[in-house]
Amino acid sequence: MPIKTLDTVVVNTGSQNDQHSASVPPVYLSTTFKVDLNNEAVQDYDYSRSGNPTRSVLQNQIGKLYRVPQQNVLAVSSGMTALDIILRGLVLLNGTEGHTPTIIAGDDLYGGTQRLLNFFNHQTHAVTAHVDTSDFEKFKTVFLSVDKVDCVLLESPTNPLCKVVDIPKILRFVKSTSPDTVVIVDNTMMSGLNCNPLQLNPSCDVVYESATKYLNGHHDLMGGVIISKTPEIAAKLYFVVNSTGAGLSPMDSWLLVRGLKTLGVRLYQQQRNAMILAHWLEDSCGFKPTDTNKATKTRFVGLRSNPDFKLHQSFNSGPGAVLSFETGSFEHSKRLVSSKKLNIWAVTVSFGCVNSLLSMPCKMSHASIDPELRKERAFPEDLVRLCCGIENIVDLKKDLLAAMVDADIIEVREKGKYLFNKLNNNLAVNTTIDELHKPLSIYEEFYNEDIISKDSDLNIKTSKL
Ligand SMILES: Cc1ncc(COP(=O)(O)O)c(C=O)c1O
Ligand SMILES: N[C@@H](CCSC[C@H](N)C(=O)O)C(=O)O
Repeated sequence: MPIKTLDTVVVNTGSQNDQHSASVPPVYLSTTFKVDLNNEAVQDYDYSRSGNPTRSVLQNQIGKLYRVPQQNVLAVSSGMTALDIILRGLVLLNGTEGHTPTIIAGDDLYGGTQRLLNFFNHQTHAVTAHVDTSDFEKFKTVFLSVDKVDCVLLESPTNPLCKVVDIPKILRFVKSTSPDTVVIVDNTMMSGLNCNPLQLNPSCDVVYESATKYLNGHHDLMGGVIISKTPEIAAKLYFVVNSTGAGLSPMDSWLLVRGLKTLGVRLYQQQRNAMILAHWLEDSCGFKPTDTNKATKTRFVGLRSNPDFKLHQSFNSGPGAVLSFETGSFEHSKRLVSSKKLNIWAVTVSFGCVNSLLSMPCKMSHASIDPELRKERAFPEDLVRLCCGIENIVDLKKDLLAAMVDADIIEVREKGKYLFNKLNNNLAVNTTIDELHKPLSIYEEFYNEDIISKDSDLNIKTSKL
C-alpha cells in the first residue's frame, strides 16, 4: 500500500541500498569520491560541495514533503543562504542598462530578510518596494505602479505580527498580469506540513524554509531548504550552490533527516499549545483591546477573533506555533521578558523548537530593522512573541503567569479564580486546569487529525472548516 500522509512520509527514509542494510541512513563525511575514468557513466558524486549522498537523502525527504522530485530540492547552510541563492540565481541577473531588478516584499519581515534586501538595495543590485502584502489592494497598486516587477517575496503569517497574506489571490493576480515575475514564498512560519505553495493553482516558483526552525525542531543546527517548481529553476539555483559551496554539510543533513521524522508530532503538540495559550491570553489575561487600552492585543491566526481566521484556514492545515501579544506598555513587556520567574520559557530568538521561547522582537529578532523604519511601519515596540514548544500546557501557562505577575501586568485574585490585567483594567475568569484538559480541546475542535495529516491525493485544503 503506498504511503499516504505527509507526517508518515517524513518518518520513512526508504531503502538506502546500504551494504549492511542499516535501517538509518549512514552519514557520508567524505569530501571526495573515487573516480573511475574507465566508466563512461556520469558519477553521482565526486566532491561534497557539488553533491553528497547524505545531503541527497535529505533532499529526497524534503521533496516528499513538498511532493516534488528530489532534483527540485536543494539543502543549504541557512534560511538566509536560501534567500540569497534564490535572489542571485533568479533575480539579480535580470539587471540591464536601464533596469535595476525590482522586488516587491512585505512590510512585516524577519529582520534578517530586511537586512539582506537592504544590502542589495545599497549595492544597487536590486531595489525593493515594501508594502503591506496582507492588504491585496495596496499590493496591487504598488505592483501596477512599477514598470517591471522581477520578483515578489511573500510570507504568511508574517513574523512577528502574524498578519495573513492571501498567497493564492496574489499568485492569481501576479501570474495573470506578469507571468515572468518570479514569486518566492518564505514558508518558515508554516513549514511544508502546514502549507505547500507549490500545490496552489497557479503555484509560486520557489519556496524556501529556514530548516533551523520547525523542520529540525531542536535548535542544534542551522539550515535552509529551497524547493523549486521545476527542475530548470532548480538547475539555475544548483549552479549558485555548487559555485559558492553553500550546500548543507553531511552531518547537519543527517541531523535534519532525523529531526524531520518527528515533525508531525512536534508540530501537533506545539500548535495545540499555541491554540490554548492564545485563547487564554485573550480571554483570561485580557490581552484584547478595551476602552481604556486599545493597544493590548493577542495576535494569532488560530484565534476566532482574528478577521483572517478563515482566510488562513483556506490554504493552511494548521495555525503554526508562533503568536505575539502587546501588553500596551514597553516597560512592562521588558519586565516580563526579563523576569527571573521564567523557568520554562527561554528568552531567545528563533522558533519551531521543542522548547518554548519568549522574546521581545524589537530588541531581538527584529533589532536589525532601523528603529526609524519600525516607527514608520507602526511596529509595536511592546510586542512580546511566544514560540510554543512541546512542553505540558499547564506548566507553560503557570510559568508565564508567574512572570506576568512579577512584571506587574497581571494580578491574581481569589486564589487564582480571576486574573486582573492591570494595564487595561480587565478582570476575567482564569481558565482552570480542568478546562485545559477537556477531551475536546480548542485545538482538536479547530484542527482535527484529518487536516494535520494531509492526504497525498488531495490538494492543499482537505476537509471541514
Ligand atoms: C521567517 C524567517 N525566514 C528566514 C529566516 C532565516 O533563517 P536562518 O536563521 O536559518 O538563516 C528566519 C529566521 O532566522 C525567519 O524567521
Ligand atoms: N542576531 C540574529 C537574530 C536572529 S532572529 C532568528 C529568527 N528568525 C527569529 O525570528 O527569531 C540576526 O541578526 O539575524
